[in-house]
Amino acid sequence: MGDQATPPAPELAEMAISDGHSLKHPFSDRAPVRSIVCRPDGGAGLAGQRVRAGGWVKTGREQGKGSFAFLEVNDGSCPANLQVIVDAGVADLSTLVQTGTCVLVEGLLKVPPEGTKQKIELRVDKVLHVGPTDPASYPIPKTKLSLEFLRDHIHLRARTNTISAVARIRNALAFATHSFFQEHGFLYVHTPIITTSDCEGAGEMFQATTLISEAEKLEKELILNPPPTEADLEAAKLTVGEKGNIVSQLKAAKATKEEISASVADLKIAKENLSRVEERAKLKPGIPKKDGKIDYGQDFFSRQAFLTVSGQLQVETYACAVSSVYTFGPTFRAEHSHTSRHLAEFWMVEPEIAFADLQDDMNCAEAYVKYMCQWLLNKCFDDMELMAKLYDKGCIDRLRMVSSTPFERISYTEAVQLLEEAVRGGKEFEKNVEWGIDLASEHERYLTEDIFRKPVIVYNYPKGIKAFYMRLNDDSKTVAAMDILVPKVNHSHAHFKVCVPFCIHSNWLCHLLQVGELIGGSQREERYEVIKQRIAEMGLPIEPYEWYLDLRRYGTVKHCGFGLGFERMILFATGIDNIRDVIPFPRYPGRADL
Ligand SMILES: NC(=O)C[C@H](N)C(=O)O
Repeated sequence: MGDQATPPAPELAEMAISDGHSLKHPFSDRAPVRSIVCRPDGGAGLAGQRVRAGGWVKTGREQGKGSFAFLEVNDGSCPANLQVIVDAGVADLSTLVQTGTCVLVEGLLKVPPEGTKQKIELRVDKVLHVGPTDPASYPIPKTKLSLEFLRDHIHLRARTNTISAVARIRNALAFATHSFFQEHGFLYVHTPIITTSDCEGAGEMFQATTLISEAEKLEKELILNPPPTEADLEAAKLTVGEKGNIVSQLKAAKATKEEISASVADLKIAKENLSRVEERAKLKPGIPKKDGKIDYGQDFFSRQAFLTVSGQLQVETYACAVSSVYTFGPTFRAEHSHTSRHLAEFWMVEPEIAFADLQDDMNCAEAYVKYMCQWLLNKCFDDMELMAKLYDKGCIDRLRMVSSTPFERISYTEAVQLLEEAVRGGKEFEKNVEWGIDLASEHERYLTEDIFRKPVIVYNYPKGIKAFYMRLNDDSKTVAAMDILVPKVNHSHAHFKVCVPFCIHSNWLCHLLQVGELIGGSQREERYEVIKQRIAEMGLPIEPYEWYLDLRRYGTVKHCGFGLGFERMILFATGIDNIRDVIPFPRYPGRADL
C-alpha cells in the first residue's frame, strides 16, 4: 500500500519439516493448512516462515473497531482451522468475515499472543483471492447443523467439520484396504457393475437395461447402411425394365419353359430389390412416436441386465486362476429399506482366496478389520478425536479394543443355544429363538453386547437361510458360512448426549450404533454336483450360472471369501448413526439426485 515502491516479493517457504508435511503443496502454490497446524508443536516452530494458504472461512469477525479481521480458515486437509489475521486496507474485511467465503492469502506465520489456543497464526499482507458468500442465503451457517438437515444440502455439506472428517476417515479406510490386501499378496480385480448374474439370488437387482428407442436404432442403421441415392434408385428401376424386356423377348421367341421361368425369377428378384431400394430411400432419421410417446424398442444388451449386488461370482473366476484376489467397488440393492443401515448404492470390499477354507476366511476377515482399526488410530487420530467429541465418546476405545482383542468364534448352533438359555433365564426377544431362524438384530446385539462384549464371528449357518454358493457341511444341514457381528453399544463409555439424566438402566446410558453385520462370507461350494443340486433346490434358473459351474467343471479348487460393507465399517469406526452420512452421495428410496 502507499506510494513507496513495492519491495521484491519475499520467497515462500517450501521446507519439508521433519514430520514430512511440506509447506508447499506439490501441485498448487499454497501450503495445505495441515502442513502448518497439524504438527507435534502445533506449528509454533514455523514462526517467521512466509506462506500462502487458502480455504473457506469457518468463522470470522472484525475486531479492534474494524482495524483487522480475525478468520478461522479450513481447507479440509485436517480438522483444525488456520487462524488468519487480516488488517483493514489489505482487503474488504466485511466480505472476508462471512462464513463460507473462500480466501487465498499470503503472509508471515507468527506465534499468537499468550492465552490463545492456537500455536501459530498467519498475519496476512496479501489477499490473492476472495470468493464471497452471501450470508443471507448461504445454507451452511456457522451454527451447529443436524446431519439430517445437511442431507438436503449434499453439495455443500463437505464444508462442515463432520462430513469432511468422515471423508478423510473414508479415504483412510480405502487406503488401508488396499494396503492390507496388497501387503498380503492379493490382486485387485475390477469386477463389472452391469451384469446378468444375481449373486445372492434374492431378486433385489436394479434393472440396468437401457432401452434403445426406435429413433436411435434408425440412426445407427442409417450410419451402417446408408439409404440409396437417386442414381441407385434409377439403376434399380432400369434393371427391372431390362429384365422385363428380356422376359417379353423370350416369350415372343417362344423360348423353352425353363428359359422363360429362369428369366421370370430374375425379374422377381430385381423387383424385390427395387422395392427395398424404394423403401430405404424413404428412411429419414427422426423420432417415431406412438400415441405421442417415444417408441422404445429392443434391449441394449439383448437380454435383461442389472446393476451388480456383489462382485463375488466374477471375482471367483480370478481366484480360480490367480489365487488371491479382491474387488472393491459399488454394489446396488433394490431393497425398499428405509433404515439407517441400508443404502441402495453402497461399497463392498470382497476378497476371494483359493486353496483356503472357512477357518482361513475368518482369519483373514479378523486380521483385516483389526488392521483397519489400527490404521485409523495411527493415521486419523485427530479426526477420530473429533468423532469422539461430536458423536461417540467411546469410538477411540472401541478401535483399540477391536484391534487388540481376539474375536469370539461360535457356531450358529452354539449361538442359538446361548440365546435359548437367555430366554430360559427370563430374557425376552421379540422374535422367537429356535434353530433355523435368521438371527435378528436383537439376537446379534445380545451376543455381542451382553454376552461377549466384543466382535463375534458366527459360523456354520442353516443352509435354508443362506445363499446357493455356500459350501454344504457334512451334516447336510448347515453351510460353511460366517458373519462378523460387531457390538453396537459401548459399555465403557456412556454417551451422555443421547441420554436423559434420570435414566439409570445401563443401556440407556449407551450410545446406540446401528451397525449389525459388518462382514458376511463363506467357503464356496466347489463340488460340481452339489452346487448344481443347490441351485435347483433354491429354484434358481441354471442357465445364467453355467459359466459359474464351469469353474467347478474345470480344475475346481476349495476357496472362500467374504464381503465387508464399507459404509458399515465407517459407522462402526466413527459412531455416526446413519449410513446416509458416511457416503458422499447417498442413494436410498426416493433419493438419487446430485
Ligand atoms: N463376497 C461375499 O462373500 C459377499 C456376499 N456375496 C454378499 O453380497 O453378501
